[in-house]
Amino acid sequence: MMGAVHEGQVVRIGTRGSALARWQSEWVADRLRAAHPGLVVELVEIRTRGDRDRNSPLAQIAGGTGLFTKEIQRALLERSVEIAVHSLKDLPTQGPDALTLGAVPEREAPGDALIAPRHRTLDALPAGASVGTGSLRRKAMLRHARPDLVVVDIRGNVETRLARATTGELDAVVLAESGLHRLGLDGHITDRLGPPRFLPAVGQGALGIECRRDDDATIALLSPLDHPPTRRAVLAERACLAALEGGCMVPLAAWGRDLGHEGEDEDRLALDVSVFDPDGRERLDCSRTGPRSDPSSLGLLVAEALRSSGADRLLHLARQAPPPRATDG
Ligand SMILES: NCc1[nH]cc(CCC(=O)O)c1CC(=O)O
Repeated sequence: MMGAVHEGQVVRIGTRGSALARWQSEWVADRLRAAHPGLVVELVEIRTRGDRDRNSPLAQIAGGTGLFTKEIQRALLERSVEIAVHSLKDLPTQGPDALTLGAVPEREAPGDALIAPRHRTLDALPAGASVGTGSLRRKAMLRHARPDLVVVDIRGNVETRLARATTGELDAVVLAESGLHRLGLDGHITDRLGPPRFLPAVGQGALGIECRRDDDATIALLSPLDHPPTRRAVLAERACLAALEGGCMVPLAAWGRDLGHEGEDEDRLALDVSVFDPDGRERLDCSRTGPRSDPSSLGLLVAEALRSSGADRLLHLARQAPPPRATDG
């Protein structure tokens, strides 16, 4: 039973100020209003260190992970907002105990997109072509597929990174398809680097909506926004990442999906994970399925299998490599 909302009841969403973050928070606000007529949903903008410091390498500020999420989590804990909307990809696997994922809405296109105005596809890029990305995973993946390309480190919000390709300054950039889609910029996409050939980042394409664990009223408000097949898939991905002590600093790619939801196998969940060395010379892959009732165990199973085939060594190399630059939504 859903708790009744009284007319004029207010709930506040803490959001970052980037166009993507605001779009995502507005989307959640609209869904909440639709699910609960009479509910007043307010957006509260919060500036994070990732927004303020646009030039330092990611690892040098805020200890790396959680750059874009910590201050919004603090606002939740301080009770200045009730809800935080994150790109799940940016949300560290280890968070404050007092917070919980109140809802994981249905995921959109999980993959990466290539924007290459002149050459169009990855395969058509000539040797020596410049491709911009700020992510270790994308860099390793590109190097692995095309060692003859020049990968250029870029950062900034989606619009800034997109411009590096549309102005012709770089031959191409790689961005998340979901972020481009949300901003109405998917017309720039010239090639899709999605599964099964290329795996996304853990949680890519999904939102993670946080609230306080003891806030039963907000948990009840969020429950209609939850999409259990997406939640199961991303929980498996995140369990694997956590078990490999990953964070956003390592070249790890994952793709979880609920096979029942895709009409294949009633009660199974599938998880594919790849780990690269920072230069993309080596790559380890693992694919397993498990019961949909236990996403975490599937994540752990895949992590253990990767460990026994040498993932630790690759991840160790990545941690010693020069830090990537933060890229934000
Ligand atoms: N770290 C930046 C970030 N965080 C989430 C998205 C895209 C949206 C998503 O993954 O759901 C992006 C931009 C990008 O990677 O191109």
